Amino acid sequence: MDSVTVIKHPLVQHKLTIMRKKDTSTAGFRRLLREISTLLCYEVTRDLELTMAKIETPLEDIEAPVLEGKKLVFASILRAGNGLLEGMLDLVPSARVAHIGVYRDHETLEAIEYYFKAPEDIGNRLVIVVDPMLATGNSSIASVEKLKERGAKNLRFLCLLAAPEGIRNFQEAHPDVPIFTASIDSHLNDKGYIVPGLGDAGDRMYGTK
Ligand SMILES: O=P(O)(O)OC[C@H]1O[C@H](OP(=O)(O)OP(=O)(O)O)[C@H](O)[C@@H]1O
Ligand SMILES: O=c1cc[nH]c(=O)[nH]1
Ligand SMILES: [Mg+2]
Repeated sequence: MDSVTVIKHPLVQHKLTIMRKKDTSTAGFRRLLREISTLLCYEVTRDLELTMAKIETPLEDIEAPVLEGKKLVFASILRAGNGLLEGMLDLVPSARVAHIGVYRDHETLEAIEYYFKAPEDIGNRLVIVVDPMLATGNSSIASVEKLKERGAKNLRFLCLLAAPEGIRNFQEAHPDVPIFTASIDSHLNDKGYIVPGLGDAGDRMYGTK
């Protein structure tokens, strides 16, 4: 699993453990997801290029490094992706945003697409696709396909939990897209849920069933 980075920072792992607990409230889950997403964002953007800009400090003029935030697109796979998106935008407020509406059919586990909106020139930008869960991979594979159809060439996928099956499927479909995750869990159960996992991320974020 060459192009998979597991983010082992102790703060990430601690917060993830609390999110996994079945007794963690909806409000607590949402807050932790937002907090953890800032830490994950830090890792997934670690090697971004900086350019030099002229600035005036109170003492002198200098050339100092700046990030070109407008060159970034965060692509959220609805609904649960929005939980990661919020914290990432806290850190990179000038990033552009794409929304991809996809849900899993509970019987077939196929990805059903219902919405797509992305900035026009995504071909010139780094696109970081976010969704807390990589289970079978069907949702993220379909989302990345759609982004590539619209011209995206430089992509990364960021999730909180991944199943080994999903990683294999995703890598087979998109070997050019590196995966970042906080954990590779044990396996998928017969309903396609990640084990031990944390349940249904969207439902836990929004208090639905
Ligand atoms: O890898 P997969 O097997 O496709 O499963 C992962 C998908 O399942 C969840 O979304 P869900 O379908 O529950 O939609 P929601 O975010 O609207 O709740 C999750 O947020 C992923 O998008
Ligand atoms: O375990 C899983 C699998 C897919 N989607 C989720 O939200 N959780
Ligand atoms: Mg869901």
